[in-house]
Amino acid sequence: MPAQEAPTRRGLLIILSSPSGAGKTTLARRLLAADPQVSFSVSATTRPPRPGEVDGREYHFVTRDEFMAMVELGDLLEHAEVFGNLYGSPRVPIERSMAQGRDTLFDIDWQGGQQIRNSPLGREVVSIFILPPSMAELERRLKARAQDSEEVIAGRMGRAMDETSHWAEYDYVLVNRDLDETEAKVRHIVEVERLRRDRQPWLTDFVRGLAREFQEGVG
Ligand SMILES: Nc1nc2c(ncn2[C@@H]2O[C@H](COP(=O)(O)OP(=O)(O)O)[C@@H](O)[C@H]2O)c(=O)[nH]1
Ligand SMILES: Nc1ncnc2c1ncn2[C@@H]1O[C@H](COP(=O)(O)OP(=O)(O)O)[C@@H](O)[C@H]1O
Repeated sequence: MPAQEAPTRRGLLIILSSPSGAGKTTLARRLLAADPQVSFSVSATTRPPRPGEVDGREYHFVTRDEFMAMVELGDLLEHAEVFGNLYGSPRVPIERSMAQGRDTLFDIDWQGGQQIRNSPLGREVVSIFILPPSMAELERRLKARAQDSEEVIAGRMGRAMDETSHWAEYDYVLVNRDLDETEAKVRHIVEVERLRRDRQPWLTDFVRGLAREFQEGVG
């Protein structure tokens, strides 16, 4: 799209939340791989990187002081403390992406979801909550991921019902049994939400054009 052209639609802010281990990171990766119109909002966090995580790709890994400076400068669209670490969504890449009519995907908790929903950008939010098929399966997935200590896993299980208690604040709720099925559902949601009338501002001119054509005697 040439830079001078207005975007053809409003970009979505797609929020994925779930108790830790239910599969939102996996689903986010799949959506990003499948859909070039979606960019990932890389959060800033004070949590240490896990094996395989790359600074600037999964997260911007920052110190507490750096994080607090971002908060004070208003650089974060939302921020929250989760499992004793600070997490927040940098504002500039989100605004840039929206200005281009691109969608932004957030892997954030319910507190972040609430803040964005209640912000001036709330109209563009599409929120999806991912539930595990059972608590036993949630624990199995956390262990299978094999990236956290027993203690960290116990902490995440302890917080699972806290996060889950916010399920009804979301537009869509999916039980992540089969990964392929859940991914397909996430993609359908995104496709359909793009078609909402208020997300396609170009339609007004388009219909005016149809009316002109009609008045000029076609049909
Ligand atoms: N509010 C908020 N939550 C975030 C942000 N980034 C990540 N989170 C949430 O913080 C929680 C912990 O994330 P993480 O440490 O990566 O572990 P995970 O639960 O296995 O994905 C998850 O619920 C994430 O969705 C953010 O920028 N803002
Ligand atoms: N539907 C599923 N069936 C089986 N395993 C899954 C499913 N979805 C995700 N997983 C696995 O569960 C673990 C936790 O998933 P992850 O995406 O890291 O969760 P979250 O980001 O919600 O903490 C990963 O090892 C992932 O491969």
